[in-house]
Amino acid sequence: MRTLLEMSGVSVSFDGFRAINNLSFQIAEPELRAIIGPNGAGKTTFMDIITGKTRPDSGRVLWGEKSVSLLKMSESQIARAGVGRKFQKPTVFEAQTVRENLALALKNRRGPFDVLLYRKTRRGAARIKEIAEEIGLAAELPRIAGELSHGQKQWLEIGMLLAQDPRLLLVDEPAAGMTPAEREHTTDLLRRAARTRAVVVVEHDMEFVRRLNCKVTVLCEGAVLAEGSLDHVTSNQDVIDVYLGR
Ligand SMILES: Nc1ncnc2c1ncn2[C@@H]1O[C@H](COP(=O)(O)OP(=O)(O)OP(=O)(O)O)[C@@H](O)[C@H]1O
Repeated sequence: MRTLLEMSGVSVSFDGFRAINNLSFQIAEPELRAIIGPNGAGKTTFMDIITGKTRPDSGRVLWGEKSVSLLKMSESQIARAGVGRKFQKPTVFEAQTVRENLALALKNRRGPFDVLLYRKTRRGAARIKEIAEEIGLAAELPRIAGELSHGQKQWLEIGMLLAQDPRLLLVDEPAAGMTPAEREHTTDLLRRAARTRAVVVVEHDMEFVRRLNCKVTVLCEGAVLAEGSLDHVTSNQDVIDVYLGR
């Protein structure tokens, strides 16, 4: 495992309020990491910094084996370098079928690519089937995406991101609004996806985080409060105090 992303000494203020405070963070490739923390801890801002949406006031964000600075890159350059982001609300093309959604995602794949190659060749069809199997939607390929359940739409969107072959996948609260069975499927899916890439999951649901069975980073007031296994961080007195609001 080698480091894929390294953030050090990153700070950002909004109108004088320090949302991220001298934050340092590293993730390897492959790795699955959960990020937890109370409301306003800076989780969204942390992801915004990685994707280039928010520019920090100070600090470094280095990427890949050549340690290039993400801070010098635009949002689209960062996406092309291999950072994919799944927002909370699914944004699939509702009027298109599951297959068409995945084909569109392959079409927008990062890197030099012939669109028609993927749509029309056996290789393209095989890749769509492979992703559909990975996300558990192989039987739903001909269905209109708008008819899928909330959980299935979330998986489809994850599949669309996987089609773009990200090296780092950022996932924001995937368990929200899901049934227990859907949550279980989602943990399996994320764990599988993290076998070959870095996956960061921001999640409030502790049972979900427990099932991810990975290293956990606790953010609080824009900095890392604790890091380690879920049992390790939840037995940390500072973490207990923060969660109980003391
Ligand atoms: N664009 C902005 N302008 C002003 N303040 C902001 C902005 N973005 C975030 N903040 C503030 O920075 C702090 C961190 O916000 P952030 O959304 O990153 O936290 P979070 O951990 O994602 O919270 P939640 O769990 O509630 O989503 C909050 O106090 C928030 O109000």
